[in-house]
Amino acid sequence: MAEPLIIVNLKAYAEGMGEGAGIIAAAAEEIGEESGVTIGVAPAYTDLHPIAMHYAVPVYAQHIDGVAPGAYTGHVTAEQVRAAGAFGTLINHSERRLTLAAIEASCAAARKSDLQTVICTNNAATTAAAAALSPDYVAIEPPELIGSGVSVSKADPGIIERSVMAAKNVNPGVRVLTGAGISTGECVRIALELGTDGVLLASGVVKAKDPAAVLRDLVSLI
Ligand SMILES: O=C(CO)COP(=O)(O)O
Repeated sequence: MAEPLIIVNLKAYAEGMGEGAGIIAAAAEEIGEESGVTIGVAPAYTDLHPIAMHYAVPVYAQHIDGVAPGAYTGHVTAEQVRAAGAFGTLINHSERRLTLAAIEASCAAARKSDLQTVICTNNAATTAAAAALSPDYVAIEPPELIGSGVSVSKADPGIIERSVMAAKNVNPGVRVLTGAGISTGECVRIALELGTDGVLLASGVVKAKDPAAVLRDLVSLI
């Protein structure tokens, strides 16, 4: 198995912007170094550059549009986030859904700019479709558990197993993350035991009083 990856999605949470993004990135850097686990962060666009400049963590955009540089007002291109210091990008997050054609275009644009690609999916069937696009990762997140505090590892381990199988059947080179309600080391351990390569989470870290303590717990059973 590849080294496990943890990505903390800061979404548009007030606690995860500006100074808050810095606090979480600093914790990700510290716990990442301490544990040897790669911990990335996906801040708002407005925080990409400062976070990438100041912290030794992989930084992900939360979305990119699959368009080349040009007359696209209000769009965000792979080139822009790469120039801002992003290492990778989420694509098709449940809160930023795209059509299949747009997912493919974003994925191709990301690849052209050397961005690591993480396509988010909502079930095993969409995981199979996403895997066919050969991203670096697919991330299965059942929408009903996102932000619920109820962990996918415990509430719906079957969807993780089915998604791992679906991804491997379609494209064995694609790694699989899972997310939704992940908040403890036990959730992470179960996710890894079910065949994933890591987790994607948000509220468990972003809304915590002590994000470093949560991250330390998350890596504690790996
Ligand atoms: O959407 C998610 C990560 O991208 C999951 O969110 P929560 O960890 O808050 O459930």
